[in-house]
This record gives sequence, C-alpha cells and structure tokens, in this order.
Amino acid sequence: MVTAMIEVKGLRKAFGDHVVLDGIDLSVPSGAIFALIGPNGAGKTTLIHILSTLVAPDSGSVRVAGHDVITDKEGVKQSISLTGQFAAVDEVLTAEENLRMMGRLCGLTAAEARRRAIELLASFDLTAAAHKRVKTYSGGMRRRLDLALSLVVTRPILFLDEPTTGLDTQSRRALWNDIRQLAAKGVTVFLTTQYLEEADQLADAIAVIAGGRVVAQGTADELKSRVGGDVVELRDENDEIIREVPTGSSIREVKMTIDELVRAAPEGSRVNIRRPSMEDVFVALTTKELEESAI
Ligand SMILES: Nc1ncnc2c1ncn2[C@@H]1O[C@H](COP(=O)(O)OP(=O)(O)OP(=O)(O)O)[C@@H](O)[C@H]1O
Repeated sequence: MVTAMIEVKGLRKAFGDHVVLDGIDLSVPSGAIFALIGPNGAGKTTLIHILSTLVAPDSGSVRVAGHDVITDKEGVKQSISLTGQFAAVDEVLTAEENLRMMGRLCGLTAAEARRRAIELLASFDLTAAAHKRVKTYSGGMRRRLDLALSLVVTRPILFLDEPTTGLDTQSRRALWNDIRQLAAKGVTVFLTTQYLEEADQLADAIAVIAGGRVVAQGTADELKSRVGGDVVELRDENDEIIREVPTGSSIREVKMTIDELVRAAPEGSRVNIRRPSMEDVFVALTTKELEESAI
C-alpha cells in the first residue's frame, strides 16, 4: 500500500487581501521525489513554509507524515528536515565544526558526528575547505554547506526550497545523486525548483502551481502528454532555432505545420520534430492559467 507522506486538501493562504494559495490539493507518496514548479511569486515557498509549520494556513487540511501542521507541530518537526531554515550556519566556525555541532544537536555521539561531518564534506566537495571559517566561503560553498547541514541526520521527509540555485552544473548533478540516494533509502523529498530540467530529470511527480492552484500534477511524461503533440523546430544553417511551433502528432498535422513554415523558411534552413520539453509544458500550463485569471 502506498501511504501519502504529505496530504494537502483545500489549502488556502492569503497575506492581507493577497490570496496566494487558493485551494491547493496535493498528495505525495512515501519515498517519492516530488517537485513543485510555478512562476515567480506563485506561492512555492509559502507552501513549503506551511508544510514545515513555519507559516500557519488560513484553512484546509495539511498533514505531514500523518501529523496535522496546526494541532501537532512537534510531530511534524520531528519528521522533517528543511534546507537553510533550521540549518543556521555559524560564520565564525569552520564547515567541519558546523557539521559536528549540528550532529551533536541532533543527538549523535561525538565520534558519530565527526564521521558524518567527514562524509558530508566529501560528498559536497568541501573537504579542502573543511577547516576554513565559513565567512571566507563563496556563495556556492555556503549553499552546499547549508544542504549538508540539513542532511546530518536522516528524517522521513526532506524539504528543499530551490536547492540548486546558484550551484554550478557539476555540484547540481552531485546533489541530484544525493537526492536520488536518499529517496532510494525511503526518504520523501519535496523540492521547489526554477530549473525545469531539474524537475524533469529528478522528480517522480511534478505539480505545477499558478494563480493559487495546482494546474497540473503527474509524472514528467504525463505532463508532456497533456500538452499533446510534438514541436516542430525551424533551424537556420548554423543550427540556431528560428521558430518552435507546437503541433499535433499525426502526419497530417505535422505536414501542415511544415508546409506553413516552408513559406517563411530562409534558404538552408531545416526542421527538427521533437517531443515537448518541460519548458513547453510550463509555458502552456502557466500561460493558460494566467490568461484565464485575467478574464
Ligand atoms: N510574509 C509575507 N507577507 C506578505 N506577503 C508575502 C509574505 N510571504 C510571501 N508573500 C507574498 O506571497 C507571494 C508568494 O510568495 P512565495 O515566496 O511563496 O512565492 P514563490 O513561488 O516561492 O516565488 P519565487 O519563485 O519568486 O521564489 C508573493 O507575492 C509574496 O510577495
């Protein structure tokens, strides 16, 4: 039986007269990697803050690891880790000292805390800087230490709010591997991201929020199928994209689209037919929602 680790029904939250979440329904199964995407200001951070008890909902039911976020805050807090929030980095200490201190705060023995610190420093590529004070770190190094701190002990649910923002490609991929390994061990990972490729590559399920609501939810493939059809790309002789036109997947529809493009195509150009990307899905779903809410 698949149990929901996160269950949200009819969640509403407003700040003054600004309604941010307007009836959110979500269900995240145990051990899943779940990605929440949406335009800037759609309420992703607000939702993570509600799920982790930092902000109270106005109405609706929100259960995390079976605990209600209003009546059983302690139960929720015992079940979760949250990047960058509970993991307060001490600037005067070194990375290793920060990690060992967090380990001790989480109940590890001195030897366990030291061992875990060494492991995490290695997996976040901080070993060389382990004994330098954090105030001398670059932004990316701080970010990696933040993440390492949230992983000192393993809790059933890990919330990551834009975990890879500011990381270079190599560190981003290393972090994806860490996340996959945690999920394989049964940890439920709930993340927000502005990188659509990240959601596509990493998540078992994706929810798109826009206009205060979940406008689509499913696997990356399911969301791509919802947009339907294929995309015809017109490329110039240097392989740069000139136009991208969404179309159906039947031969007839693709031919009609190509016929249309042929009229305006410069000499030497060529076409490429591809499945929709997460970016196409995102634009299609969020544009429709924003247009409808403007009516
Ligand atoms: N404490 C607060 N008081 C008033 N307004 C707030 C508060 N927190 C968030 N908001 C507003 O709620 C809206 C949603 O903010 P939120 O940070 O949740 O969005 P987001 O989807 O995480 O955005 P981004 O992608 O830019 O990080 C924004 O308009 C923001 O200004």
